Amino acid sequence: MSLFQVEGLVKRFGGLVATDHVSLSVERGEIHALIGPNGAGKTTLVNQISGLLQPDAGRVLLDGVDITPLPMHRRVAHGLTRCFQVTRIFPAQTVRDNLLLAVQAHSGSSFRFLQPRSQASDLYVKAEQLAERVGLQHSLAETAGALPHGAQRMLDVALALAAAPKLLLLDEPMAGMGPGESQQMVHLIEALRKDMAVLLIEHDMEAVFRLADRISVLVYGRVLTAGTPDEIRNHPEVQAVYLGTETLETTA
Ligand SMILES: Nc1ncnc2c1ncn2[C@@H]1O[C@H](COP(=O)(O)OP(=O)(O)OP(=O)(O)O)[C@@H](O)[C@H]1O
Repeated sequence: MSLFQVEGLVKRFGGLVATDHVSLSVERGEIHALIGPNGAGKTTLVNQISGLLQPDAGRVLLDGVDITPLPMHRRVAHGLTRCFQVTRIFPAQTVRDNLLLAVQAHSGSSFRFLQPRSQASDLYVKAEQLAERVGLQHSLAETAGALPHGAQRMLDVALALAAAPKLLLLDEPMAGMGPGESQQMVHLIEALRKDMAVLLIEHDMEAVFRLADRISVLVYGRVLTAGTPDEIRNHPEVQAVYLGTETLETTA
């Protein structure tokens, strides 16, 4: 059984069918990319997967559990966490405090005045481990809002990792990044594979073709095709869709 399945999802906005009977699956340890030209319906689909939007028909299953009726926070508890295009960090807080808040939120404890010291130090250790995982171990005392854009996106990923997701939804993680920052994000996503599956929505084709095990191509709300990077690169219909809009040329 696949870790994650979308079955026959439909979403209409008036007369427009933004998601038209979409089905896809993500396996354990897989990096699955969702690509498609502007307006193809990627955001609408991801909003239904994360629980921001309710579909008109179809189901979303995680680990065999039908999570379609669940609100976003309950999906997080089931193991599905999303990083947004816009970061959700607390800009006035330090990196450490951002991470502590995230770790604490998922630990079931709270920062009470008389909290046992061992419990509090455990949260600090977890926060520091997360910082190290995304390369921010030397920025723990810095104000999050003062970090460069790329580092803020890394922090956002670390906040998502605090929930220990089974499936991480990354919504354009490279958006607004310079080449160096994109490289760091690619390395980070590659390293996540051993602990979780990733559903990646990204316009940076070089990153997509480098990272993805499989790619689903969305066009006019439908899955045109799904396959390995090589299959997608050589697919005549995919090439036709992208010709004149975005290019599928990659260094891979
Ligand atoms: N709330 C809404 N009400 C009406 N139409 C909508 C709404 N949200 C999206 N749409 C329409 O649904 C279609 C799919 O939009 P969506 O934003 O999901 O595409 P996308 O693939 O994410 O595009 P982009 O890559 O530009 O972000 C578009 O035609 C869009 O205009």
